[in-house]
Amino acid sequence: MADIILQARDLCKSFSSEGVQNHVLNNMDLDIYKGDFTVIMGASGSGKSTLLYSLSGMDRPTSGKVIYDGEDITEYNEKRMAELRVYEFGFVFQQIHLVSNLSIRENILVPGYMNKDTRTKETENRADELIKKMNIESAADRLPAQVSGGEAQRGAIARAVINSPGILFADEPTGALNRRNTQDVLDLLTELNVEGQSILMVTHDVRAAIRANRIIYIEDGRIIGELKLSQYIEEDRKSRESQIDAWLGSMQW
Ligand SMILES: Nc1ncnc2c1ncn2[C@@H]1O[C@H](COP(=O)(O)OP(=O)(O)OP(=O)(O)O)[C@@H](O)[C@H]1O
Repeated sequence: MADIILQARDLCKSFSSEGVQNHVLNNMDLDIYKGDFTVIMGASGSGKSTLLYSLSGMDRPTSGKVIYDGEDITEYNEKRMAELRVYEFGFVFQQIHLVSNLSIRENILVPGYMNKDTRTKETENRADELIKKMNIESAADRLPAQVSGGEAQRGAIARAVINSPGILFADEPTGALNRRNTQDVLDLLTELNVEGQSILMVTHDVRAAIRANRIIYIEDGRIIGELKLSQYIEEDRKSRESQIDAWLGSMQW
């Protein structure tokens, strides 16, 4: 059994608006395993992004624990939480957040330069390696506005993994991409996972979910189902799609 890398215990998140409480996450217990490609699925509004943000320290839960590396990160102060997000966690979103007046290469380098544990030369070598792996050599010295959406997202993934994060969190990373770019980004995520990168991804797209070896299904902020899969290989694409479609059907998807 793989090691647990992240745990949620009795996790609750509520939002209040005009005196009305919206209980989005309800007493959730969840273990995420090291090296897994875990996907969270569920209907719109079921709490997928809220769960991802609560687990990754992007937002604070209302109550409950989130344990990473043996520590309850919900007890961290803002400074420690910010450090965790830069050095230990990587993030990729549907909307690509790159600094507009920095080149793709510079965007990738910034969190690497912030990391006091790595030397400048080491960071620059790793950035070059990632630029090659992401196949964005010709885009690397251009500004985000001068590259395609797919190139920008691959740059954002390189930036997210420059500090070799314990977990890469991805919220609908292919949601704004066309079919070709979606495949490229998913291939990269799969490659990173095969190399050992733990990934936790929210998606409603079965083509993205087939890359996972574990899918968690949530409804009204509760886990109601889980599907375990073997490591993704291209030859299994069709059969995995059918398997996940059938499973999602059983979840009333
Ligand atoms: N900052 C916020 N303030 C108030 N309510 C919020 C906030 N963020 C999320 N919610 C509410 O929490 C619920 C779950 O939202 P969330 O974005 O987690 O769902 P989701 O499953 O990711 O949905 P989608 O698939 O549509 O992105 C929704 O009812 C949403 O309106």
